[in-house]
Amino acid sequence: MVLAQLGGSISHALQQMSNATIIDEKVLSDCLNEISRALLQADVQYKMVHDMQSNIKRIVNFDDLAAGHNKLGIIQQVDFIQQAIFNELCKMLDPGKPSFTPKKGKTSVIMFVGLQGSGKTTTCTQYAYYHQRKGWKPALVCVDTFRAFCQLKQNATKAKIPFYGRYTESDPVKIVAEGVERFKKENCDLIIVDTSGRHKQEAALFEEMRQVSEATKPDLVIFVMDGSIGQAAFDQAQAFKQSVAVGAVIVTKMDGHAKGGGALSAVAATKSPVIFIGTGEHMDEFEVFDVKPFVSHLLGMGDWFGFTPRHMYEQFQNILKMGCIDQVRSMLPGFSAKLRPNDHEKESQAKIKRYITMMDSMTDAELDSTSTKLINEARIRQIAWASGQHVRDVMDMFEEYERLANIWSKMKGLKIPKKGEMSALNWASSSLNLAYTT
Ligand SMILES: Nc1nc2c(ncn2[C@@H]2O[C@H](COP(=O)(O)OP(=O)(O)OP(=O)(O)O)[C@@H](O)[C@H]2O)c(=O)[nH]1
Repeated sequence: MVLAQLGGSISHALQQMSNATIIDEKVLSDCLNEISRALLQADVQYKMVHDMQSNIKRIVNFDDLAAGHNKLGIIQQVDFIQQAIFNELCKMLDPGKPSFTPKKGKTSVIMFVGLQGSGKTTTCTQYAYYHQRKGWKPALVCVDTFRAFCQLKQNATKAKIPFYGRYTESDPVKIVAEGVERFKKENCDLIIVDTSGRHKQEAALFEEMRQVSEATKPDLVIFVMDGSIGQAAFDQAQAFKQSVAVGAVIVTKMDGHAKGGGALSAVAATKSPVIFIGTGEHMDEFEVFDVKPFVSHLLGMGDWFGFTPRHMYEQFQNILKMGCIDQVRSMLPGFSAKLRPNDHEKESQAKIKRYITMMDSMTDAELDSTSTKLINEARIRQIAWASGQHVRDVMDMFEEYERLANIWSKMKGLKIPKKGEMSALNWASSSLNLAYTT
C-alpha cells in the first residue's frame, strides 16, 4: 500500500468506528484490525504493528467508553483513540535520542552506506547541496571506482561542490583516506563519503564498509534506504547496523510509490532517527524529516500538527500587507492582547514588524520546525542580538507562537495555508470560528 493510501485506509477505519452507536471491545478491535492491515500493507513490521495494537488496547478504558455512548461521547472517544494511534506511531519513529548534528565551521566526516540502487549517490549530493545553500563548505569523496564515480562527479560539478575520487585506484580505503585528508586541509566542514553499494557478496560489502569506517573515523554514519523496498526494510537496516555504527537514516524515493512503513522499520532496526527524506532525483528534492507532520499525514489528519513559526511569519506578512490592523484585529480573536495594546494601530503594526525582524534572524530549521526545542536560552539571546531586539521581546514572540500553534492544533482538518494561499482575512475568520469553540 502506498503512503497516500495508508492515510485514507486509517481514516476509513476511524470513520467506521465513529458511526458505531457504542464503542465496545469488539468495535475497537475491528477498527484496530483494519488499521493494522493497512500498516502491514504499508510494510510496517509485524511485531511493531502487534505491539501498537496491544499498547492501545491497554490504555483504552472500556468503562469510560461505555459511559460516553452518546454521539458527542463517541466522537471524543474516536479522537482519543486516534490520538493514541498517533502517539504510538510517533513513538515508533522516535528512537529516543537525536543523531549527531554536524556544526558549521567544524569539520565533520559523514559516511553514507546502503545497498546499490538505494539512492545513496543521489542522496550524498542532495545532502551536500542542502548544506551548501545554508553556507556550509561541503565536499564529496567517492569510494566507488565504477559508475558512482562518474555520477557523483557529474552531480558535484553541477552543484560546484569539491569532489575527490580516483578512476585508476582500486583500493577504496586508500581513496577515502586521501580524499578526507585533502578536504580536511582545505577546511571543508562537511566531508561526505559515498561508499560502494555494489558487491557480489554481502560479506564483501560489509567488510569494505568496515575498513572505510576504520580509515575515516566518521562522526556520523547515515544508512540510506529505498522507501519502496517493502518488508525487507527491517532486516536490511539491521544488517547494516550490525556492521557499522549507523547513527541516522535517510529514506529515499518517498515520491510516487513509496511505502511509509519502511521508515518505521528502519528506525526500529537501527535505533536511529530518520533525518531527511528524498522525494525525487533532483538536487533539491530533499526534505528535513519531522516525525509529527509525517505521522499526521499518515493518519490522514492533515496538517494540523504542522503549525510552524514560518506559518506565523507568512500570516503576519499578509496582515501587514492588508494595511489597517484595527480592521483585521476586530476579526482576530486568535491574536492576543499583546498584539493590540490599547487598540493602538501603530503599536500593533510595530509589534508585528518586530516579530518579523526577529524571525528573519532564525534559521530555516527553526522556522520550519513545529517544535521550539531547538530554541534554548543561548539561541534566544542570539536572535535578540542579531535582530537588535530585547531578549524579553523574543520570548514574547515565542509565547505568541506557542499560543497560535496551540489554537491551530485544535483545528483538526483545517489545512494550514501555504504562502499566498490564504488571505489574512480568511485566516482571521478561521481564528474567529475557533475562538467560539475553545
Ligand atoms: N523517484 C526517485 N528516484 C530516486 C530518488 N533517489 C534516487 N533515485 C534514483 O534511483 C536510482 C538509483 O540512485 P543512485 O543514487 O544511483 O543509487 P546508489 O545507491 O548510489 O546506487 P549505486 O550508485 O548503483 O551504488 C537513480 O536512477 C536515481 O536517479 C528519489 O528520491 N526518488
